[in-house]
Amino acid sequence: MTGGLAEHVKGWSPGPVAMTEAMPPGPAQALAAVLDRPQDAPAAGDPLPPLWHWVYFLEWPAQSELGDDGHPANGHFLPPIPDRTRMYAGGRLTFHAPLEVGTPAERTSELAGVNVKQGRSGEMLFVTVRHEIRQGGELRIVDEHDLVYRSGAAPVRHEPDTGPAAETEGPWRLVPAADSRVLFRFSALTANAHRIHYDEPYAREVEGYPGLVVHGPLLAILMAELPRRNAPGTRVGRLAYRFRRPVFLGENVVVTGGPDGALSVVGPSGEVRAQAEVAFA
Ligand SMILES: CC(C)(COP(=O)(O)OP(=O)(O)OC[C@H]1O[C@@H](n2cnc3c(N)ncnc32)[C@H](O)[C@@H]1OP(=O)(O)O)[C@@H](O)C(=O)NCCC(=O)NCCSC(=O)C[C@](C)(O)C(=O)O
Repeated sequence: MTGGLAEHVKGWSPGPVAMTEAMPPGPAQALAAVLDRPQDAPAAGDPLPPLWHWVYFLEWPAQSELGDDGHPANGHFLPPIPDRTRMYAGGRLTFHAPLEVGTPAERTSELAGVNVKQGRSGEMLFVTVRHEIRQGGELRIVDEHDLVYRSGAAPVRHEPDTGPAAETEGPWRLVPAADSRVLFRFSALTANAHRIHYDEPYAREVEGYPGLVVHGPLLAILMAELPRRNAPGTRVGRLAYRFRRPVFLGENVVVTGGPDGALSVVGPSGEVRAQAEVAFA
């Protein structure tokens, strides 16, 4: 590692942590409602759709533990860098078998990588956290998250694209309604107090965005909705995703893809904002 950020994380090596979760149907049913598919809500005993475990294993730190951005000031896997701002960059999952709703699960989490890189907006710190989720002692999901952190630096100035939703060629197409009500309900459902998703003056004035930012996990879940809705009977074995440019509230994005497993979120001008590769089991 090189540069200033490397100095701040020298010797930073948080140990693994474990968490248990009862996996009640409620959070999955609430996510089905937020996706406007209440008819898809799984019941106890049903398999949980890919990525829906992101509404489980939630942490609710005391209010006094939150930093200015809404994340815990000293969270276990949050790097100790000054004026920390965070974006979700991407991740990879292997689904050995679906989780079952209503059966207790255990998650172990560990730091899997810390790398300083140079991006268009200057120095960035990539932190990868690896989660393994088990039910009945059996490994079901390996889930790696890449988070990117900056220190104080203003991000690239993004301009929202206010055009209509793009035409797309892929056979699968979903035009999500990512309005402020969806952002609010998704933040609540994932216990995510990150202010870029609901506090517009903060998003503009402190983090330099032109508006509220759509959650990365929501974009990934929407991409995973395409095979779930259009290819019933298939099972996702692996899924890798990257968030390339933020999606801002009010932008008309389209989620598109096809049976080859190439999925994306495209903006009004057709540029890729997020993409995913799915391999079916
Ligand atoms: C990620 C950003 C900052 C990179 O920034 P950039 O565009 O300046 O980077 P770049 O110039 O494209 O690439 C620089 C280096 O970074 C690497 N790189 C670049 N991207 C990735 C990636 N995804 N995963 C791994 N590596 C990546 C890339 O390969 C390259 O490495 P190299 O020098 O070794 O070749 C930029 O692409 C961006 O802003 N993307 C959109 C992020 C976004 O909108 N995320 C969702 C909203 S944030 C959120 O939901 C948060 C939440 C839920 O509240 C929460 O706190 O957990």
